[in-house]
Amino acid sequence: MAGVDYLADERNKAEFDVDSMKIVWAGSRHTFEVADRISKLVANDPAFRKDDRPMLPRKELFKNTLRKAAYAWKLITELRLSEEEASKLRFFVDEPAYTDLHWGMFVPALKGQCTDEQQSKWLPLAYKMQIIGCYAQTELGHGSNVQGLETTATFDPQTDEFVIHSPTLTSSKCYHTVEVLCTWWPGGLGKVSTHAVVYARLITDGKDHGVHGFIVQLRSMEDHKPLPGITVGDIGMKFGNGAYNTMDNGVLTLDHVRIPRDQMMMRVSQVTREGKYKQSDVPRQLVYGTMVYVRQKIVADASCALSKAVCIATRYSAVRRQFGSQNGGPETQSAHYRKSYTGLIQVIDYKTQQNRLFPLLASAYAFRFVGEWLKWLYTDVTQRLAVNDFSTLPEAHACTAGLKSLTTTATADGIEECRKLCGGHGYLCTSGLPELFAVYVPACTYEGDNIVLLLQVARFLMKTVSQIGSGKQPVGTIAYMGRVEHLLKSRCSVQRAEDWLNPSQVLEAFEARAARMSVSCAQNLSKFSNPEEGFAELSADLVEAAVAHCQLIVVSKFLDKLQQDIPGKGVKQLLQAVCGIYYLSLLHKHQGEFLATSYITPKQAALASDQLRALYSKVRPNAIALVDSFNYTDHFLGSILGCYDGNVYPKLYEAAKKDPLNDTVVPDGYHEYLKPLLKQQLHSAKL
Ligand SMILES: CCCCC/C=C\C/C=C\C/C=C\C/C=C\C/C=C\CCCCC(=O)SCCNC(=O)CCNC(=O)[C@H](O)C(C)(C)COP(=O)(O)OP(=O)(O)OC[C@H]1O[C@@H](n2cnc3c(N)ncnc32)[C@H](O)[C@@H]1OP(=O)(O)O
Ligand SMILES: Cc1cc2nc3c(=O)[nH]c(=O)nc-3n(C[C@H](O)[C@H](O)[C@H](O)COP(=O)(O)OP(=O)(O)OC[C@H]3O[C@@H](n4cnc5c(N)ncnc54)[C@H](O)[C@@H]3O)c2cc1C
Repeated sequence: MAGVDYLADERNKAEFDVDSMKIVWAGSRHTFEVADRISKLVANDPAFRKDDRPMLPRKELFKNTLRKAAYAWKLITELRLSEEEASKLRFFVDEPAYTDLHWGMFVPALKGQCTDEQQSKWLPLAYKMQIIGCYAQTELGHGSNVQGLETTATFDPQTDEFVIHSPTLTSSKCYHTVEVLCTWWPGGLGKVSTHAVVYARLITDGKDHGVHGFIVQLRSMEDHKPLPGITVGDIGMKFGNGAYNTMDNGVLTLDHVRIPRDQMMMRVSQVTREGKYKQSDVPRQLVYGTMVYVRQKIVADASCALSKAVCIATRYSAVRRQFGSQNGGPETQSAHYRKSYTGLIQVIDYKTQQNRLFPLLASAYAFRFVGEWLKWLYTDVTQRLAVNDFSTLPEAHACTAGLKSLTTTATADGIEECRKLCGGHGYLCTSGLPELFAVYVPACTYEGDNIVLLLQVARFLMKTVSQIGSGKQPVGTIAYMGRVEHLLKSRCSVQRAEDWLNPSQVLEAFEARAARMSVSCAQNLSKFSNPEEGFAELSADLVEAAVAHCQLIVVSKFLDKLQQDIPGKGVKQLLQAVCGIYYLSLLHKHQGEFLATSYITPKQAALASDQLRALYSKVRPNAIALVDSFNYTDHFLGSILGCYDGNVYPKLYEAAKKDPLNDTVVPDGYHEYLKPLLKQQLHSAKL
């Protein structure tokens, strides 16, 4: 029946004020209002329809994305949307497009790595989208190892130009050859970008100065054809239907392409008219600054992707009933459920379902808050860099790299778990979960492979441990290393399950585990005469130490959030329970590490599990309200299983009827392939 809210009973159970929680989730009342308005604008505009995506052939899919991006830009200009509103529009349109790379990487690269003069030339063009750019760093043979890139930019003092060249090129006209060492992967490059920030080894006077960024025009502004010396195209279909195939990830070869000298991005270092290489007094690492920016954005996005999957799985788990009986009769599986419920059991009431789902719900909130904090850290480091204070750059790099790795791994795994939590129906495209997984999972690889990034964190940790006792006091997220002597000796004081609700106790447990794992790695490293050899040999342990450090950051930022004034009936109490689920489920999952480092005893680990179960019971009646607090429209969720009213089954049935295979009762191909087969069997049966 239209208009019935099948989840109304669930919503009535909520013990907190959902409207207040919506504001906590959004970050502020203002942000909530903007997001609410823009999400409705997108949801109510048929131009942004997306349910057909998994069915569309690639060319149609891509053209459709071009149409949506052009239409979005028209709205942005006609409605005079602010940057914040435009960014929300991109978010709620929910379709990867070349615009992500233009705004998310090309523009930030221009801002971070160009001189003021260069910015004043390029930024106005990019802001008006009179040029469209991408970030062309990765090559066919080199992604993680940025220092290993092989494209060259050789200065020609005769003409005051750089000659950009993809080496070991055996053919510049086709991709079939084996030894083409081209640029490979950049989004927006394949079919759209007019310009690219290309990373190449700078060569002046025969000397290699390492990797630098250059602005290269790729296509004619008249007819969009590649300029002379440039071969460019799409790299082909990627994982999943729809999903990331809306993006034109590209391949590029540059055959002695000439660009003017002032198209080297010269904030970090310069080449003079005479061909002299000069380094500014800013650190070379700023060449990597765009990656720091995007990693911070990716952390903020992780909570969105995970919360979407969790919202679908939570609503569906409340709708779906399995076992029990219509009247609570004898088929009911266990006495516990028979006592508690009449009728069929909602799968959300199974403790196993809660044990898989609620830690993901808690992670979505945890990632939201750590993402907010990381944005603050990034803003802070940017302000410092502007006045040549580079002191916090290593920490910003470690935090963005580590949290990007931690949150994207957990989110990709979490989306897949949500699919399984929805049983068979989770496997249908109309559940929204297959496409969400396919579109999200490359986040574990792009912007830095997650293991490679954790190894960067481990280097930072080992450096910090080696400096203990040198008088240099660790600060920020690594400040706990300053108390390492205490953390190595201390023992957990938990005696009752409720003691695990004490924030200072929890913080010390995560600090002690992280510190002990880092110190143990450092001790093992010191046994090697060659530190790099030791680092390679111990890299699996180092990655685990890095994860422990990153989890500590997330836990501590969630606990910090709870120290703030959080208005709204019951909101803070619920967030305390959610936070408890986050850290206790981590403690349970990694209890081997907490036990092996001897900070906790097996008895204390068991008490943590008792407390965790108690928190599941606290959160259960609030589960639907907690996911309603994300304030997602049905359009944004793109899932029949997660629809707001919970009216799942009729919608599944209607959607199945609309599948193109059901356009005819007898399928195409019957006459060619089925009828002869069936006839032949009939014939032989008669024999
Ligand atoms: C429709 C509406 C339209 C309107 C739209 C409006 C708005 C939209 C707005 C925005 C869009 C928002 C978001 C978009 C978000 C996402 C975009 C979408 C998808 C993303 C696509 C992904 C793109 C890419 O993948 S780009 C390629 C990324 N590549 C990598 O990440 C490579 C990984 N490798 C590395 O990072 C490095 O090479 C390394 C492994 C870290 C280096 O290792 P190593 O060789 O050991 O180190 P090196 O010698 O190079 O350096 C040593 C030294 O430097 C320090 N270091 C390293 N990296 C950094 C860094 N990034 N920052 C600071 N310091 C760094 C390192 O620690 C060492 O320091 P020390 O010597 O030890 O002190
Ligand atoms: C969807 C998508 C979009 C992308 N968009 C862009 C873009 O816009 N611009 C751009 O320039 N690039 C882009 N990329 C490329 C991306 O940044 C790289 O793929 C990424 O940095 C990983 O590098 P790689 O492919 O070389 O992986 P590899 O480094 O080859 O990784 C292969 C395996 O080796 C392991 N490994 C590698 N090095 C080490 C090490 N030192 N120690 C231990 N293990 C190691 C990794 O963990 C991984 O398991 C994109 C990639 C994807 C998938």
